[in-house]
Amino acid sequence: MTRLFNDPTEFADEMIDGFVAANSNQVRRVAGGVVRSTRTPNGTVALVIGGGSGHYPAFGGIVGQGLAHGAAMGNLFASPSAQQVESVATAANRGGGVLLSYGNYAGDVLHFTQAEQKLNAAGIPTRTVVVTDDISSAPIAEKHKRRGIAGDFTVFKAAAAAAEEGYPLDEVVRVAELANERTRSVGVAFSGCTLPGADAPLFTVPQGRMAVGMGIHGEPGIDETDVPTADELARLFVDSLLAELPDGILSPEGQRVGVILNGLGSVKYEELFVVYRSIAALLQNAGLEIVDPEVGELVTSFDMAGASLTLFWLDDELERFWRAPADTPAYRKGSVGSVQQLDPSEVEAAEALVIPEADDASKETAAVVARAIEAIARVVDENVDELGRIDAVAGDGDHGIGMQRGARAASAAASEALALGAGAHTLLELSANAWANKAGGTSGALWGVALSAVGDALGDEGRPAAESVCVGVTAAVDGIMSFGKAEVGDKTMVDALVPFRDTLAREIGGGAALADAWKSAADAATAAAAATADLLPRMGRARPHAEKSLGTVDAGAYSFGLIVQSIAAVLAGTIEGEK
Ligand SMILES: Nc1ncnc2c1ncn2[C@@H]1O[C@H](COP(=O)(O)OP(=O)(O)O)[C@@H](O)[C@H]1O
Ligand SMILES: O=C(COP(=O)(O)O)[C@@H](O)CO
Repeated sequence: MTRLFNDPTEFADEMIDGFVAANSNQVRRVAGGVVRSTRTPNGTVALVIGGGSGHYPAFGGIVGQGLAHGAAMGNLFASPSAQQVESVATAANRGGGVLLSYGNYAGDVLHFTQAEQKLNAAGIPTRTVVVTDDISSAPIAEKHKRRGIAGDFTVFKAAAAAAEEGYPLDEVVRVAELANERTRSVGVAFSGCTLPGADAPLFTVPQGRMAVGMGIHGEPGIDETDVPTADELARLFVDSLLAELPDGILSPEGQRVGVILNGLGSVKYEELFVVYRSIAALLQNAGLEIVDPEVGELVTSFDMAGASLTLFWLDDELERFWRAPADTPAYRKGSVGSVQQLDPSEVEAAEALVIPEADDASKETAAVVARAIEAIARVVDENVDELGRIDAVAGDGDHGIGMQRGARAASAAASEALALGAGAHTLLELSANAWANKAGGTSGALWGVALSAVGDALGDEGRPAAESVCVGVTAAVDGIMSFGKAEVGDKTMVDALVPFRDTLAREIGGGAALADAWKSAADAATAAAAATADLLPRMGRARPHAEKSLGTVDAGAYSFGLIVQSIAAVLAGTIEGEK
């Protein structure tokens, strides 16, 4: 239960403000997250990490000398946006290129990948290593599908120490990939967590039971047992991890391992030490030599009760990096030597908003678009709880709040752009950025792509014909499908998007007026969204919960249906005051 908060929607931002105020000798705030406030030699590779908030000290808490150069910090349990990642990476860059590293979650992958492309296009060489250490989340043959949990820390630590030693980008990437190959974690949970302002936990574990393999956002585990003794839990952890040795290691005998016993939020340090007592003995009995173990909280899940064990199988080089010093708000080790603070005058100023020229016809179109986006924000507000409920059946329950953050931000950006005289293209582009930026998550990235594609088709000059709207919608669907890689039938928003696009194109091709064509297309989307109840998910967070989701519609398809219906009402002029 989170007790102390103001406006729940401001929680993540206010948390970052306080975190920076408390640690200004190590970090400073930039748009999208934090970077070091201490000097890093020019030419050093910058390690930029990130993810949703709610996992402290991941991710901002481990920015500082010897660890990350910057962290993109998203909303609670939602990935940061591509814009946030790009902004943090640009601020962190010291001319040696950037390594982006984060846990393997769909929203993070979409946003960080988009940021990587933009950074490379802007002349900042950027590479990515995604952490996949959770052995319960997929079989070893599909290691690339595994989630990242406390093993984030070993990969970040190794990559950062390599960068600190002056390794070039390719070599830092090699070290991070090797560290990921040699990191394995297993976790358990005893209870769920409750986000600020929520009146019920995001997920639960039955009283007296333990979910084995449950993820850090409540992703389902592989087994459920009675809560064991501390020694029994230690045995389960060690047996699970020793059953899967990394490639090239034939037996634990004589191997050296870094060890993390990680608390997930509300398990006490004292309990962890009792468990660690047995873990240490079991690992030593198996012939392993433990190097610099960590017992404490490195990747948490708000107030979730649970723990995980991570083994980091060392070679000489990885051991050097694992042992290297670090000085960050949440993690200190050894001595990093003398550190110089950055002069505040070196901190770059934010860029002012520049609105390109637009003609009157496009400004009038922009006004209609702004009304449509306002209607989107309204319909999402009205359905926020229902969207969360649907998403919680098989996803992580945050679709309502994510869509609300995105749609509200897009609507505010649209009003501001309109007041500054923006045309339709510029207004949609600014709204798209605001949506993706504030919402984070998978759907935030996809809605950002969609609005931006429609904006490109409308332009900043002239009144667009119905055909241009159709071109924009087609580009939006293509953009979402090529970005998210989902096909019809995967049980995602694509199942509603495709019939929407096809109906719109058919009706407009047949000479229908835009408002009528849009309404027919919206009806097709609503029907298709309802039909997703019969499908099994093959993408996103819902994939591992496939069978649970039968009988429930896909959250993203359902919200798409609501949204296009609300726009149909605007186009038909049926919204109050528009007749
Ligand atoms: N690869 C994808 N392509 C298209 N839509 C997707 C994809 N993955 C997930 N979605 C959509 O996103 C919705 C979930 O959005 P949201 O809850 O905001 O994101 P997250 O799962 O990252 O928290 C799903 O219901 C689905 O419609
Ligand atoms: O939940 C997180 C990101 O995943 P989404 O796919 O955006 O929901 C985050 O907490 C981990 O970075």
